[in-house]
This record gives sequence, structure tokens and C-alpha cells, in this order.
Amino acid sequence: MTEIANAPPLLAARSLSFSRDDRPVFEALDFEVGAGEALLVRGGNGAGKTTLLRVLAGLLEADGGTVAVAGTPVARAMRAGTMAYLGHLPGLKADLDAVENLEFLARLQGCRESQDVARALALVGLAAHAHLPVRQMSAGQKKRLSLARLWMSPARLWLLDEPYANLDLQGIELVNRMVRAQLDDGGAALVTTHGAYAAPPVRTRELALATVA
Ligand SMILES: Nc1ncnc2c1ncn2[C@@H]1O[C@H](COP(=O)(O)OP(=O)(O)OP(=O)(O)O)[C@@H](O)[C@H]1O
Repeated sequence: MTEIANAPPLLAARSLSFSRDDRPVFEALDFEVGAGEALLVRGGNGAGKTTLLRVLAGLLEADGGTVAVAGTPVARAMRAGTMAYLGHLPGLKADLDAVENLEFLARLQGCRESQDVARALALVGLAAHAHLPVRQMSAGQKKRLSLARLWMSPARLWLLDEPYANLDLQGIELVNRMVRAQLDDGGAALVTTHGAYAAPPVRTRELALATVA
């Protein structure tokens, strides 16, 4: 118990800043999220939520500040190996089917213990579409396939950008169940939202980003 209480946060950002064309999108952000916690990143359209997650994931370079994972600062190029990022663009191969995509991604990112493609597809409700090419999938089916990919990732830290977008009610509940299971398992999740949906029922911190006029 003491050991867990003294453990460094799973993710800590210090003085994190990012600008575009010399205009700050966010400046000197300080926040952290511990094992078993979710951080809800709130803000209106254009507030910088996607930009923040892309900076954290190492897809964009910060102007300044540090990102530490489990107490160790991690350089931008190394961050993809420590986090699983669910973005707006699913990053799936359109010509491959669901199984082929997940097998390819498992080879690339590794796979969480005791998981496999068939189980992940069943979890997200795509078992009947295992051999459907991604280009023939609906937006919600693609999102579900991205969720299967997330579920298979061995990363403890999840960065979820508008995870509810394109999902029906069962899909929204699925995301919340997945987040809860990940946190129960000692992981953490950052979740962006416009605030339109209820936060998953887990221990949650909030980070509000202001829209720069
Ligand atoms: N590729 C880009 N090139 C230039 N400016 C960009 C780019 N992507 C985003 N921006 C700008 O950066 C700011 C933050 O955008 P971002 O997408 O991070 O906001 P957001 O909070 O995720 O918005 P939304 O809720 O609408 O998805 C906005 O002013 C946006 O116009």
C-alpha cells in the first residue's frame, strides 16, 4: 500500500508548451495522472486538446517542458513505446481486413498478455466482421477496430482523443468499460471531451484548456 502511495505518477507533464505560428496553443501546463486514474481533458473546439495528446504521444514536438512516464523523463522519439494513442484518424490499413490489421499492429506494438485478435474483436463487437476490409467498414466499425487495437496494446497509459466519436450507445458504454478495466489493472487514461458525455465512472482528474481568442 505504502509502495503504491509513494509511486511516481504514471504520467507527469511539467511546463509543457506548444505554439503554432508563434501563437501559443497551450503554455506552461503542469499536470499528472497516477495509476488507476483518468484525466479528463476538457475544452471547446480549437482549445488544443488534440494538440496536447499529439505532443504527449510524441507526434508533435513541444516548445518546452518535460514529459515523464512512471517518474522517468521520456524523449519525444521514445514516447510511442510507452503509450497507446487513439486519435481521430484510426491509422488502419484500408486494404486489410480486421484480423490482418490487428495481427500487423500486434507485431508492431506487441500484445498484452493473455490477449489475442479473436478475443479483442469479440470484445468490441466485431467478431462477425473479422474478414471485412477496413475500407468497407462504417466509421463506428473503424472506431471499434481501433478500440480492439487499443485493448491489445501492452501500454499502461492510454491517450484517448474523443473516444466516443462515431460510437452508438453500446460503443460508448464499451469505452467506459475498457477504461475502467485498464485503470483497475493499474493503468491510466487521458480522455479528451467537449463535455458532451459523462465521464467514465472512475477516479477522475480534470484539466481544462482555454480557447485562445
Ligand atoms: N495541422 C494544423 N495546422 C495549423 N493549425 C492547426 C493544425 N491543427 C490544429 N491547428 C490549430 O491549433 C489549435 C488547436 O487545435 P486542436 O485540434 O488541438 O483543438 P481541439 O481542442 O482538439 O479541438 P476540437 O474540439 O475542435 O477537436 C486550433 O486553433 C487549430 O486551428
